[in-house]
Amino acid sequence: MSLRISEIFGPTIQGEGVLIGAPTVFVRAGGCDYRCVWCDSMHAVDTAYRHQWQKMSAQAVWDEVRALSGGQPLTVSLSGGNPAIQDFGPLIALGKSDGYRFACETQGSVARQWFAELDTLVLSPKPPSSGEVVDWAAFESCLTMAQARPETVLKIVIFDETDYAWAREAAGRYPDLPLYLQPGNPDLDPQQSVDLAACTDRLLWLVEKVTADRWFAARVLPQLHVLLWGNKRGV
Ligand SMILES: C[S@@+](CC[C@H](N)C(=O)[O-])C[C@H]1O[C@@H](n2cnc3c(N)ncnc32)[C@H](O)[C@@H]1O
Ligand SMILES: Nc1nc2[nH]cc(C(=O)O)c2c(=O)[nH]1
Ligand code: SF4
Ligand SMILES: [Mg+2]
Repeated sequence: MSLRISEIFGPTIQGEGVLIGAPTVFVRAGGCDYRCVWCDSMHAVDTAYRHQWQKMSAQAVWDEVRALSGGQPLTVSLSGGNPAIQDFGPLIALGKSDGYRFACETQGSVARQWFAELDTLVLSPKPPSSGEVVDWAAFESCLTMAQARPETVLKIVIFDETDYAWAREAAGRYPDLPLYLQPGNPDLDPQQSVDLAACTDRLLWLVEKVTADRWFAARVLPQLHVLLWGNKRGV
């Protein structure tokens, strides 16, 4: 069984959420069951880019991760696209036998048995601005699959007031999950440098909302990689 891989890169630092700042190697899966209008990784979603994706065996992916990390165990970040539409179980098994850890980012639309083998599961349900509608039954199946095994966290992207209200509602259903909020980035052109002042303004807007509402369960974070490298690919 081969994997559809858009890119493998690193080591870099995890730029988002619970593992922010941690050195990591990314394995970006090709293909997604969603089409979020503001997706920053369309090259791993839109089938127009499928000629850039590679069919690779789990062993071939693992060899590349090992080479990039110099054989020194770290946390591997599975992202995409939606990694949950493929079988990453064999890759995780290979990595764990070498002492590596695994985190996975997914929207929570497809549950997989291999979620239970992860160290960190980041569930990122999509707010209204994405144009997608969350299937909460599927989302709950992801939680069931993970059970108590991996550290499971919520990460919600917020673009506007409607998203914010939606996030409060959504997070309210899962009071036991650690909660990370990140402002949405509307500047997606990888050739264009990011407007750092605008990034800061969006972050400040969100911080002010959260503190004014005394929403103390939330942790508000920027996308650190966007601050450092903009929308450059492979970092
Ligand atoms: C590219 S997605 C891939 C994994 C999975 N499909 C998902 O959405 O969780 C990785 C993370 O980037 C976030 N993201 C995507 N586009 C973004 C944008 N324009 N601004 C802020 N976060 C974004 C997603 O919400 C998700 O948390
Ligand atoms: N450094 C870095 N951190 C990230 N966190 C989530 C990313 C993603 O695109 O899934 C990402 C990414 O592409 N780069
Ligand atoms: S679910 Fe994730 S990868 Fe898929 S389109 Fe949305 S943000 Fe992009
Ligand atoms: Mg990204």
